[in-house]
Amino acid sequence: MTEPPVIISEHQVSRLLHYGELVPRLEEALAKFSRRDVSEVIQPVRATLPLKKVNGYMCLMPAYMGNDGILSTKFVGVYNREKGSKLPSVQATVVLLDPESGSMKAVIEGNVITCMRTAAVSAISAKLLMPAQAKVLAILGTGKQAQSHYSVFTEMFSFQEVRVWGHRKEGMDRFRSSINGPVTLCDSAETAVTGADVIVTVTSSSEPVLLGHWVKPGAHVAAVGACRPDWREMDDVLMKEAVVYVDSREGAMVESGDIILSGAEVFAELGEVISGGKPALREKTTVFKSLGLGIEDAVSAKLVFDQWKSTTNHP
Ligand SMILES: NC(=O)C1=CN([C@@H]2O[C@H](COP(=O)(O)OP(=O)(O)OC[C@H]3O[C@@H](n4cnc5c(N)ncnc54)[C@H](O)[C@@H]3O)[C@@H](O)[C@H]2O)C=CC1
Ligand SMILES: O=C(O)C1=NCCCC1
Repeated sequence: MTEPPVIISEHQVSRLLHYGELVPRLEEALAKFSRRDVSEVIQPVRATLPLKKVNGYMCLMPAYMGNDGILSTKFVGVYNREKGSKLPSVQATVVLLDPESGSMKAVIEGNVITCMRTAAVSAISAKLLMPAQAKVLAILGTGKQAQSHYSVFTEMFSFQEVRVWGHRKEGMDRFRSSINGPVTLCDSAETAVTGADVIVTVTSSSEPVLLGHWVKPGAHVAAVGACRPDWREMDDVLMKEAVVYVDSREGAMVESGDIILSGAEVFAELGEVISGGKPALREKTTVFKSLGLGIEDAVSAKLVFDQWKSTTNHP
């Protein structure tokens, strides 16, 4: 008999998921994805539904990892909230299924998974592509992703300074009180990124917030926002000068305004670098354009579910 499905809350996910276990699982999954072996991973480009009446869009992100026994789908809504709204702009749920029977194993609140797996993948990109002895990290944006990126980047690396810029002062103040550690708040994006070795862009902007002529040659940019084909976070100068890495080539060609509109060439997927098929050109200016993959949610959800099973008493 199959076990009844469980519901795992945000609070439980925060308790169960740790970067130390998540990062190696994501590295493995990205490498498998880039091999395009359908006996290992099936993950189409996600379906996106415009939610015009409520000023947002909903993505459906299925993934099947046959050899790992993982079948899942994330539903994630992205909303352009009114100023002052207390609701998060990204709302996600991950459903984990039993691949054998198709029955539901768990429904997992997905906001923490989304924040942690996205930040962890950016940190993997930095591990591979940032210059040696990187000292200064700059984060553009002050929301949920800014917080998770601050956490994993300060956990995995030893930056001498972390700078943050947000387009609203309240956002910067909220950010400062939400994190556990030092930060330099900057008055402009240009001040934040000038001389920085690693730059993370995590804004909801649809126009460039990061200009190429501000970026130090050899710096690494992890670009996380602008996940629509007509949205940008970076200008053409940066996109044309940098060596561009992506999570998925197919996804990038359908969803990334920074790549589609600049005409920039994609050099490699992160998974190809992880498996050694493509080089990590650390000495060059590099951009990792992140869009988010269903496999990242799939391995995160499996990790959460396995931890939940091992820490909870079952009847
Ligand atoms: N690549 C991926 O896997 C993922 C990407 N995202 C994207 O990352 C971005 C950040 O997501 P969250 O932190 O959850 O959102 P959030 O709403 O918590 O934070 C958004 C930040 O962008 C700032 N912002 C909004 N409009 C701006 C503008 N015109 N110029 C400059 N800053 C502006 C806000 O002040 C805030 O600091 C969004 O674009 C979201 O869609 C989110 C999840 C996964
Ligand atoms: O992968 C995700 O999750 C998301 N990607 C882009 C938009 C927000 C959610």
